[in-house]
Amino acid sequence: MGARTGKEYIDGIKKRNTEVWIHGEKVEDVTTHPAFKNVVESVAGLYDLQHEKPEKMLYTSPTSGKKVGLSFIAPKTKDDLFRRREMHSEWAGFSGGMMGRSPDYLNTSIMAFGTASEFFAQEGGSKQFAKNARDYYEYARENDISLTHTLIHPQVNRSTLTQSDQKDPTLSARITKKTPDGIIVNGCRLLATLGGITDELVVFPSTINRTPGTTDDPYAFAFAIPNNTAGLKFLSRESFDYGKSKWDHPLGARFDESDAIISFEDVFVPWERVFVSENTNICNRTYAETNAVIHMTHQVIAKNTVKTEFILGVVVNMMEAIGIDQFMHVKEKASEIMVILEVMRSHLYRAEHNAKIDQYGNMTPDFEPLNAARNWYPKMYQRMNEIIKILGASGLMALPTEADFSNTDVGTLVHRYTQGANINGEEKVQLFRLAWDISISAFGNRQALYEYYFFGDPVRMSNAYYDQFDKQPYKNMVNDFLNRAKKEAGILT
Ligand SMILES: Cc1cc2nc3c(=O)[nH]c(=O)nc-3n(C[C@H](O)[C@H](O)[C@H](O)COP(=O)(O)OP(=O)(O)OC[C@H]3O[C@@H](n4cnc5c(N)ncnc54)[C@H](O)[C@@H]3O)c2cc1C
Repeated sequence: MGARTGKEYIDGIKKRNTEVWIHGEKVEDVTTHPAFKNVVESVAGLYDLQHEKPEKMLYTSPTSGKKVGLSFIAPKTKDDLFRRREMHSEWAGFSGGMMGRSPDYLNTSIMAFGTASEFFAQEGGSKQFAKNARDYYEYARENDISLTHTLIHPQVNRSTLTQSDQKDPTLSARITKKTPDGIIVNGCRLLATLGGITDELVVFPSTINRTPGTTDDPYAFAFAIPNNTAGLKFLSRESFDYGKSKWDHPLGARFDESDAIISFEDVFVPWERVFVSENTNICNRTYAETNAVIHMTHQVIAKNTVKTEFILGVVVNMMEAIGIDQFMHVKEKASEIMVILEVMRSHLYRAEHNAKIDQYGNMTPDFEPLNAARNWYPKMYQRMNEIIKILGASGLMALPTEADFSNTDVGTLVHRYTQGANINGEEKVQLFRLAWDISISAFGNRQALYEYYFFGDPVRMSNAYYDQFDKQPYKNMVNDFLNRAKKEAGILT
């Protein structure tokens, strides 16, 4: 098949007829349901973009010779990495970075698993699992399969990481039976963004390490299944697309990706779709040792660089719109965003230019700058939202709707009363509605939470970052300095 168009993506998910629940009802067709149809159209727009800019978005499949999505590329050169980043940036630009789980994110991980497939053969794994990872990469790439994923266990009692110690040990998704043909899975996993509007679900190992060889092994697995697999339900949160006009809700009415709890009821996963089975040891190491985390972070930092560009554009337009662009504290705040942008670009640049071929033959970005950026950006995102609110002030609430502007009684009034320094009322409200949808609306607040928890709990991430950071050279540097001073003072013998 090769790279799909938007229509092919929509036809694909329509045909799957995944079991999705929202607002207490079973969804008949996600492609027409009010909670999903706009975001489905947006995802379709991404797929169309592949064909509008094929030189930027596609490459030639090494096996079929067909044109396939560039986010699937197994990079062999730095140029491949630059091209992949440009592809990520192009997709991110489509939504101003507001579609956090555009399919390119998971495509990079499927590539990493597939090209590092021997990883899945070791220590309790099998040659079959390694083949499955390779085959799945090929299948996803050649058919441009859209994916959602689920990593974490239900948030019942976090005082223990052990699922078998929970008050209801049958709650978290776990392998309940193995048959000659596959595994049976029962229970629950969180939290699938884009859940219900993709072709397939990838159930990855949780990123939180557990002790191998414990009673938690049944909870430790990785597999991929079609969304319409029998027994699989997507339980979606309330939609933040309120069916309002796209003018009134410029982001929420286009890009609300939805988040779903996943329910497994006797879900059968054939062995050819299993990558890890009852193996905590492999699960703990999968992301790091296949280098999937590096390729995924490359996409995320490229996407978040674009998101920062978009927010900067909103902020400087707002400043000019209400004539505050000459004030010192205002410029100081906008320059904070400029600095965030330049720092993000520098992290990307260093990661790509210091890239090296890894043990699997992939040109792999330098993880140090990407790791620093993924630990830093979740906090910076909150600050950028705060800046929008500080600078926007009442303009973020004095927001008549599209209907008010076209109303014959009050239209001229709202037009006059909402005008800005350099733009008319309608233009100013349109701009400030965008700022509101980034920073204040339910959509905007979900974005903030999303960025904060993107790679997991930032507190535990920062602790892991601290622990793995090579601190010795800096301790040595200071000790050398102190020793020199001691010597000069005649204290050192
Ligand atoms: C909008 C959104 C979209 C998401 N999309 C996806 C997705 O597509 N796929 C997916 O798999 N996941 C997704 N997630 C889940 C995301 O990975 C988790 O939110 C993240 O890993 C944090 O886990 P948690 O939510 O269970 O928080 P918890 O682990 O429950 O943490 C809650 C609080 O308790 C503290 N805490 C808990 N346990 C400990 C501990 N042992 N030590 C110290 N502090 C602790 C944390 O610091 C935090 O402040 C999404 C989350 C959000 C908010």
